[in-house]
Amino acid sequence: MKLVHVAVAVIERANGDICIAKRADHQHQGGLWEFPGGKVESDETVTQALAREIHEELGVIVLGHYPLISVRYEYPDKHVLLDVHVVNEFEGEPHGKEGQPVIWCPKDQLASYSFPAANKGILNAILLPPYLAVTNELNQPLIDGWGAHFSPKNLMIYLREELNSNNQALVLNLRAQGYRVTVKGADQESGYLHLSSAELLATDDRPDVNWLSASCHNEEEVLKANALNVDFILLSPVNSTPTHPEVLGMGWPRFAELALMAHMPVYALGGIGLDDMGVAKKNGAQGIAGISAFLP
Ligand SMILES: Nc1nc2c([nH]c(=O)n2[C@@H]2O[C@H](COP(=O)(O)OP(=O)(O)OP(=O)(O)O)[C@@H](O)[C@H]2O)c(=O)[nH]1
Ligand SMILES: [Mg+2]
Repeated sequence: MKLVHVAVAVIERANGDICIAKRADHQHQGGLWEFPGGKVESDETVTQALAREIHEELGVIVLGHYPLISVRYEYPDKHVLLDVHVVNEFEGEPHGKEGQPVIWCPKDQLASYSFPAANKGILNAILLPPYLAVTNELNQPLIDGWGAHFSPKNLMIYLREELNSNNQALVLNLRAQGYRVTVKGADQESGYLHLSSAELLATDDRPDVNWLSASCHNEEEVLKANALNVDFILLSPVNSTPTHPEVLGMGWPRFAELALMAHMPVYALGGIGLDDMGVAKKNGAQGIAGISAFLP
């Protein structure tokens, strides 16, 4: 099937609200809400298509934008490549020039609207932070170090240890401050669950949690994460690491291929540091995950 290339705009106003519109019933995925946008014509760049579509559909002039995520998705009747950009500078107030309902929606309420299936990854990319710290244990100096460098909006934490009497108070305190914290194993109350790549491959149905993440290393695992509707993945190793020098990294070009295959946000992990954020994003990453990179 031919791949339809689409420029999609996540228009964000100063208070953080996002502009969404309702697709007409006769359109593909009709009756569902969408982020405004449309097909990239053969003589256009994505930037040009984005500006044209947003002006045609909403009467808004795009002044500034940056890439958020690219999602390749196969509907039974149509294959799409959604090139999604955050439009953070614009002129004019969006209004439905084609008669479509258009509203501003607070980020934390987006999930209550019905979107096409391909949009789940876009929603997650809007909500998730750029940094993910992976750690084998929690202690106060470590937490203080994070607090000095990252706000709860910018950092998520994965603790590779089950909840126990030593870490519970620290985990709850981090969550109370607004950090998203996933711990190893079942932790129903928080709504977060992380699957190792072995657990991912051995799981047939999506566990009933709000946020499901998984570790992936290759195409088979990325496709399995797609099939399970995993919310975000950690893809590793990008480079070889001092702890596993015998394991070759996949390198950024392969990382980019796998990230494009993934329906969801992808964190780059392995042999990279915090200053690799730019190159990671250029290769399709949501951001950087790290173990030693986040140690004080
Ligand atoms: N604009 C937009 N399209 C989306 C989203 N999610 C998603 O799966 N799509 C799919 O992307 C494809 C192209 O989008 P579109 O129908 O807006 O294209 P267009 O503005 O050029 O419309 P037209 O074909 O009516 O002229 C459609 O098949 C649509 O279902 C989304 O959030 N926004
Ligand atoms: Mg459109």
